[in-house]
Amino acid sequence: MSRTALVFGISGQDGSLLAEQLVGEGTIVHGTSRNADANPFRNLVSLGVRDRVRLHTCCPEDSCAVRRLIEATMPDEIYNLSAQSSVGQSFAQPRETIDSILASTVGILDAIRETRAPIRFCNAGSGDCFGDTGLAGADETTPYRPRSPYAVAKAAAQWAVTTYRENFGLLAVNAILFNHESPLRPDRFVTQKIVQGAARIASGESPGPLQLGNLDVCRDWGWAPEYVEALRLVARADEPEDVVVATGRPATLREFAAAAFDAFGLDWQAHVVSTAALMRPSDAAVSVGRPARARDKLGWFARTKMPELVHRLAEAVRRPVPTGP
Ligand SMILES: C[C@H]1O[C@H](OP(=O)(O)OP(=O)(O)OC[C@H]2O[C@@H](n3cnc4c(=O)[nH]c(N)nc43)[C@H](O)[C@@H]2O)[C@@H](O)[C@@H](O)C1=O
Repeated sequence: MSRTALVFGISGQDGSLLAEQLVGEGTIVHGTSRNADANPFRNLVSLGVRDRVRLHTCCPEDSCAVRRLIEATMPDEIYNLSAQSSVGQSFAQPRETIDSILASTVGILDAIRETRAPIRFCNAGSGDCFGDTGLAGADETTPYRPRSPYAVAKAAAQWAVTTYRENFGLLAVNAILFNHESPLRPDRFVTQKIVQGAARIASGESPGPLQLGNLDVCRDWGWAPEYVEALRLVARADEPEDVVVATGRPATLREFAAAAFDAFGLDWQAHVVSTAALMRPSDAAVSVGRPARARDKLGWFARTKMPELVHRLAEAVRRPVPTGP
């Protein structure tokens, strides 16, 4: 019999890539959005799976509505990719960010608890919960030290998942995802802002310069389709436990910008300026993961690292290419 999955937040980068992979393996996919009738589901359309998933309107913080949807769809596994995902935006909307991320996660957890069904639940956590990891990196034993409203929300939501697992026996886990990129990212995230900015300057469409914030930050950037593979593995693992998903390789924003502009034949130093207006009130200097558990327990590791990641993003801007793993 086919497996059935229910994906909360199916319209974003990760939800759409996950839908593509689930459909590809023969899973029946149900997905939600807060207003499915008004949502164009552009990512699902661009991946060619819009007509192969069943879409529902559902606000995940409404656990009664979630419970009704679970009873109607009878999923084997549920993924939570809903709510606001921009750290930068969380400084402008702290309360909305904290409320929506925590309430949606708890809404789903509580609905699963009430149904008492042995449904696997994988929550998309964030490496941002660790704050500044230093170059040694963070793993599943590292304490959470959130430094943004987004990170506070993610840390709280991740603790909620752990609490429901430990106290109510739910098969609930966190995949603690570090930065993961693809052409489906909007340009409010820095990788797409840089790659698209470099392309526009190279084509003459923009005179430049490209304005960025802090160029000294160090991040652990991976290829999103591979992280979505990890979500499926984390959800289905024999032992339900939280798993850090990362490349384990730090790179500075300066290095990313240099590689991206180089991909368009440009010297980044001639086209990028750093402006205080784009710096965040607080920003982890280094955010890098230690993904040993993912490798040892799940056999997962990030195959695409810098500069291959930059190359793929630049190619996709030049001519759209499939985003598969
Ligand atoms: C793990 C975590 O990963 C992502 O969050 P993020 O790391 O904040 O991603 P970002 O691409 O917005 O920023 C990366 C870094 O780049 C710096 N930066 C400089 N100049 C600009 C700039 O102009 N724009 C932006 N957006 N960032 C800039 C910025 O200050 C930050 O240090 C999300 O997936 C999130 O959902 C998540 O969970």
